[in-house]
Amino acid sequence: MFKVFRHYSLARSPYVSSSAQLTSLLRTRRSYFSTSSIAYEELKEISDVSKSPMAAKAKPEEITGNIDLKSFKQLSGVVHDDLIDAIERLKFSKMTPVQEKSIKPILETNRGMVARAKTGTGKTLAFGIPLLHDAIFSDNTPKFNTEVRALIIAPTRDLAHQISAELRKVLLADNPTKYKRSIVSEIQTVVGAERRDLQLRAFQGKNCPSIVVGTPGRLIDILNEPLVAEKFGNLRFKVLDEADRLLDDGFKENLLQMDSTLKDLATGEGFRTILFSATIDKNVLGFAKQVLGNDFVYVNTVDPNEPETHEKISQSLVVSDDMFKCFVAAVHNIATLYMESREKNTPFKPIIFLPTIKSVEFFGQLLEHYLAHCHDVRFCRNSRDKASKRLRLLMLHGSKSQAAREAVVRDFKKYDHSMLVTSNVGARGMDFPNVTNVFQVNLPSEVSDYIHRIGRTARGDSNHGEATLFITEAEEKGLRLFKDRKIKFAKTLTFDDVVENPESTINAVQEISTSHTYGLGDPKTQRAEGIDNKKAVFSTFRGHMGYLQSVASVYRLSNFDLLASLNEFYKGFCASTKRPFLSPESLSKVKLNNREKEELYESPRSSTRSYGDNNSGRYERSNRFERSDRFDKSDRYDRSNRSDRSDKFERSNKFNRSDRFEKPGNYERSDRFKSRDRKSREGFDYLRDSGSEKSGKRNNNRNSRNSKNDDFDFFS
Ligand SMILES: Nc1ncnc2c1ncn2[C@@H]1O[C@H](COP(=O)(O)OP(=O)(O)OP(=O)(O)O)[C@@H](O)[C@H]1O
Repeated sequence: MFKVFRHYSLARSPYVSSSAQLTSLLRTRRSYFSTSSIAYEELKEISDVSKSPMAAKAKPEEITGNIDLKSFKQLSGVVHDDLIDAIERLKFSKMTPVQEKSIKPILETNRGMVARAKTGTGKTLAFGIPLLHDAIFSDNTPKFNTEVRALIIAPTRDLAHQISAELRKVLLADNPTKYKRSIVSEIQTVVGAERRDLQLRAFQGKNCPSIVVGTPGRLIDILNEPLVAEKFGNLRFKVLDEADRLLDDGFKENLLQMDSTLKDLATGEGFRTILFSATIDKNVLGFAKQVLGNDFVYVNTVDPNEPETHEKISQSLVVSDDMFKCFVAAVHNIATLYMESREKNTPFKPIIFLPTIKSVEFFGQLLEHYLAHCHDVRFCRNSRDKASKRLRLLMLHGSKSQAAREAVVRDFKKYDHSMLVTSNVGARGMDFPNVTNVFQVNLPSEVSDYIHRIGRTARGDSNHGEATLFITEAEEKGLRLFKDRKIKFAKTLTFDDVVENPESTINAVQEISTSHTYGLGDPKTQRAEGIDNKKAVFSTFRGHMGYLQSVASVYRLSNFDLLASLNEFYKGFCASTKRPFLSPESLSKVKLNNREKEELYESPRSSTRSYGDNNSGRYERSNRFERSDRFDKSDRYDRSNRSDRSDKFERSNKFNRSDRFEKPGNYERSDRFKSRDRKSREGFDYLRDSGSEKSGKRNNNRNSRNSKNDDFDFFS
């Protein structure tokens, strides 16, 4: 039988009668344990937080000190023994540092918490175990659940599903014979792009999940339903996973609003807020101050003298002259490593990050054709074909349907003989087993993204991972922000170091990108109109224009240098010496002066002869215009998918969601707004306000926000 409070009979709410008592109790206990350097730094950081103006009155007590717990067994008396047994059945014998330092304070104090620990160190169970204990295992848990006791908020749908699955795994380990449906109904996932009516049914009548995991948009939406809202009256914990991402500019207000809605709904003691991430910034601490009133525990397992990246990951940098070579170096390097791994029979399971949705598609298809064309690699294209030993090349991004996204995540988790090409949507929290390498093409939209992306390798018990960043010379100066975060590259290579035979490699790539056999664009359009890769090259180029201009403002880089380097992407993949053509509208939105624009782009004013790579005059010009219209159509297709989402939000009137859609978004998302603005035919809406310095500034902010939020599902 479960015996609570064996060690902490004085504990308050429900285990400690006062936090002061608990502190003194812990101090006494701590004196019996040696203090590690991490513990020392951690205490120092706590006092740093308390000294900061933001947390001037904060009294983060020494609760997060070195309570030297090692095995889960040592949680006995705090956490239900059945739960401990279940965790041990999952073969987790020892706690990770963040679990060691968070589980007890979450259960034993009545204060909120901010916790920071490196990627892949078990943060999910660090908050999951206390929540499972309180909501399902503790003696206080009602036998028939009628109320939601814990709410977990995640930035992406995929992450929300993953958290639910991890918690259900623990429940299943506790009771393998339990009817699967009842385990699923204990933990309800509430995310956008899935049937709302089914999600609401989980709260109908006597039904009620103990733990709800979701993305903010749909959570806010269903909280407007009285039927759901009343079940949140006795909420005890609210967790923000990947808190810094959730609290990015523009979203904080909505989460604060959700917080106040939940506080209004509270009928009992109220709930505690817990914030977790590998990267804690001033946004998170500011939010903590606002909702927790300066009184929170700060757990930090990252030594301030060390980089935030995991020491188990060896990091390399490849700098190429321009964007074309940058892509070629990445494709060639990944293909070479894959072929080596096949020869030596060693594992190779990479994730490749690209900045925009269009570039994910482009790079994924280019890599696939390169492997097929140059190395005769055969692919498994049917996700139901379980027996196939062929390589699975999977693509994940925000404009795939939710079902397709789930299938990709499932397959990449399941099959080690696979590669994943993804946008930022796969960057945070996703726990794919056995990932050996992380490749990133171009600077990420912020340094934290770099830290989270490379954290997809060397997770949990895994001892080593490789991370490679491919950038252009124009991006190189941005690395000073990496240096500020103590990020060090073990190796810095050039295009020539990575590509042994540049000429034949470039020829092979151009053979693919200019061919009528290997399609790089939307397969549906290609089926209907024949393969014309220039469209795919141009639309990837266009998406990158937006991205690079936002990167320029985040890293303070030269727009001209970045866009000049991007021109080489267009020329290289079209095997042409001509500059790309931009319509006057598009040109007016590029943040360059007229001379620079003339230098980089063809336009009706600068030339009546050549449009893109052709010299055939008027016909080509109109052709170009037509093409850009066609691009617009395909973007409209993207938009219509998304407008579905916004329709869903219209249902709720409490939060003005449609407004909020202006805030997040990515480069693809910005396309959505085109229908409202017929003038911006070519999709450079992210530059809408350029002009006066003031509006330019506003723009920069918006761009950096857009870039940060590339591909996340906050409000869906
Ligand atoms: N005590 C433990 N011992 C060994 N492995 C563990 C332990 N706790 C969790 N894990 C495993 O470690 C892996 C990473 O855990 P998790 O996804 O929670 O990391 P995280 O810290 O949340 O990472 P991220 O910052 O990327 O979100 C998972 O596969 C998880 O099952």
